[in-house]
Amino acid sequence: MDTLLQHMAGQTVSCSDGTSSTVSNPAASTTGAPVTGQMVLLDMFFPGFSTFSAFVQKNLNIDLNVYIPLVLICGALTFAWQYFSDYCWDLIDRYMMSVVDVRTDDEIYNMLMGWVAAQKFAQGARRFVVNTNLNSRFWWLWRYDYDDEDEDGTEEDDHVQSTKGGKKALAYTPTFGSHWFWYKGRLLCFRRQQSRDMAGYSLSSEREEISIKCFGRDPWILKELLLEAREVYMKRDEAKTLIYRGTTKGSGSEPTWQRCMARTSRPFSTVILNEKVKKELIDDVTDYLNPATRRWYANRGIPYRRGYLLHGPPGTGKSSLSLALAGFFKMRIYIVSLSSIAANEENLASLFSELPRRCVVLLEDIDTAGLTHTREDGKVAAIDGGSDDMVPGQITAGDGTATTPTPSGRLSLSGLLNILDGVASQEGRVLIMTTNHLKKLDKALIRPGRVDMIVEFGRADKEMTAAIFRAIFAPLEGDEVDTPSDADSKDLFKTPSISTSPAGAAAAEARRELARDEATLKVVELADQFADKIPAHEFSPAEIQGFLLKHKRNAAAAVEGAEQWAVDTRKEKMEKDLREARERREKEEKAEAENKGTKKEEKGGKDKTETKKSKKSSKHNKVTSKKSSSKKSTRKAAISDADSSDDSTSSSSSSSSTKSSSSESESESEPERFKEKNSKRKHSKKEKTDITAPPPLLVKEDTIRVQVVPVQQEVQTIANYIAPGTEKTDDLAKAVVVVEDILVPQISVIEVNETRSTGSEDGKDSGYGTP
Ligand SMILES: Nc1ncnc2c1ncn2[C@@H]1O[C@H](COP(=O)(O)OP(=O)(O)OP(=O)(O)O)[C@@H](O)[C@H]1O
Repeated sequence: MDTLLQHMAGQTVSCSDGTSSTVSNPAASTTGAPVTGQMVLLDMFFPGFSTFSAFVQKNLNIDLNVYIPLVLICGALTFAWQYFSDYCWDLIDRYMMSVVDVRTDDEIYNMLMGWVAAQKFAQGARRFVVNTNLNSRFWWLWRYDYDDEDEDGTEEDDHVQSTKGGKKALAYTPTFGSHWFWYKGRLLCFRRQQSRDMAGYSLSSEREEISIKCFGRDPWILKELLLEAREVYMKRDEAKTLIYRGTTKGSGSEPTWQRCMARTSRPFSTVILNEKVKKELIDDVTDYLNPATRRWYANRGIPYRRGYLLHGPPGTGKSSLSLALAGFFKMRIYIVSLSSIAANEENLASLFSELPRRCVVLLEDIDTAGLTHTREDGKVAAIDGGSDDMVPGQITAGDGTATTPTPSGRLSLSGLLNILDGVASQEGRVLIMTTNHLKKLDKALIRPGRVDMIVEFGRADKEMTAAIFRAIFAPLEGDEVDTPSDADSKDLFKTPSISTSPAGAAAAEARRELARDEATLKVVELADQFADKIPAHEFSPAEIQGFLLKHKRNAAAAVEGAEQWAVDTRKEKMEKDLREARERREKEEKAEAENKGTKKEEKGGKDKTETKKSKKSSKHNKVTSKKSSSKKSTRKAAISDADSSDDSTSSSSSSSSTKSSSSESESESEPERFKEKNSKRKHSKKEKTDITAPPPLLVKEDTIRVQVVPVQQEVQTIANYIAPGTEKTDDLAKAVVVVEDILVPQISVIEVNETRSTGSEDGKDSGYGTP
């Protein structure tokens, strides 16, 4: 090759166009130095080498060609060394080192990375990865917001460069590659690399492989390190309640428990509930969690489970108590809302099988659609051929007798019961179920063994209201207390209240203590005044707390605004209820109209001659009066005809009455209809069985008109419409209405100051109220 190139250089080549040219080396022409074939080859691999070599030779008089073999030998040696060392490392790795691979889709990843970020080698790394969240990229291990603690930077996470003011903290971990560090006198290697296996289906941030190596065939040091990492991780959460939520991400993915938060444990004392009930609950759980109790259960073959049912209106503290309980016993809490779409039998079973042995499981909203029907209802439905009426999620018989198949993908009662105490269900957990409607629950769901204790939560009474007030305004440790004594003391000592001398500090502490006591006394006094202004059993603790939080820095202002707030809130709630009732009624009327349309079509040509609407209407009214033989059904018809929301389970008489009213409503406006009916009722006393007038007024007509509207509303809601304080007039009647049976509404006044039912002028009970 060398000779060939030398031979070619300087030769004349004939071209096709008749001209001739001489082959010469360009480098030679520029520098004038002879160019060897070796050079040409080297030029191919290292462009510009010949020029460089010629330059060196010209200026330094060194012929680089002499060193070329040397360079080649060095290259070969390096290559060989690399190969050899890789081979040796491979051997050492395989036979003389211990390695632990850390799964990135497991919680240990979060633990280890938290530990690594705190190590010197990570903080001093020249190439590193910066994170605001050290946790695994896998969604079920992802913890939003880095929990609720780190923002003030008071935690022990020195490695996390947190900044005050709600900014995200930064954490640094070594980048991809091997990083050597010393741990307990042993040299270890932290290795982080990108995984090629998962390239097709995961995000690049998810494609990680983490391992730690140590020399020696005994991996004890690695295990020790992992245990330490876990301990540090757990310690951070020691004073916290870890909250997990059952979740499925996207369709088709496996349900799993996702850690969603670690909240500072709520002290039990902050949940305002009857002290006796609270104590009973704590004693019961304490006894249950005692290892001796576990053995006791096992020896007797009784399933080791305990269930609690918390019921009451929204915002009365059910979830708060569950969280406080979990925090008190240092257990994790696993929450599933049965009203969520994903809460089907399969998902729930899968979630329950993943539960740890000792934990609190909170099943929220067990009064959810599919579980409100009783097992007996299910049977009746089957016998009546009522399967058509079953709604998605309707129960199947819990005793194993199939009624109608539960639509797939929805939770059935029997399914839930199986999950709660079937063979596969976990033992050792504390089950808490919450509901807003105890009466709707199937007895099978709350029988002893499934529910061992039922705790009722109610709207705030006077004592509770005062307690909420105290809880919010009473100064606690760490709170700043401004009192005149503070100012006095400053004058006295002529120094700021924070003194550096021990005597000064003690005096400042004593002053603070005194100020706190004074403030506490004042708060107790204000709490009583506040409680006097809030009507008992009308507002939930959450509502009261919401109002107080608006004045959290000014207790006196809260007391001052209490009355007005109560009036406004009541009005708001009333309007909301009325709006909802109206919407519901409209919806039902629409559905009924559609239904009617379908029926008409079915009747075909029969009704073609009867086209006039008025005739149809009178016919319906006749039917109504015939069917309305009982007083109760007449009342119901009247109420549902007025402004009430229709009861879907109403009898045929009621529905025909509703039909009549709906046909009327097509042509008349609501107030006109009410007026007309009112006058009808007044002038024809005998038409008692055909009352289609609006509900009666329970108070003097000239003071306030009270319409008892929604039959389906909760008792308390109805009572709110006419509760004392609705309007500040002296002659306002006080009344509480009790709806005893929502199918056949029977309203009776149980507390009346001055009441006159305008529905019955002859002094007899109109059927709506008892004066
Ligand atoms: N009995 C109570 N003691 C202390 N705080 C309460 C109480 N009831 C409600 N609260 C406060 O009201 C808010 C809502 O309470 P919580 O979520 O526990 O109510 P809930 O009964 O579970 O409501 P829902 O039925 O809607 O789930 C919380 O901030 C809580 O602090």
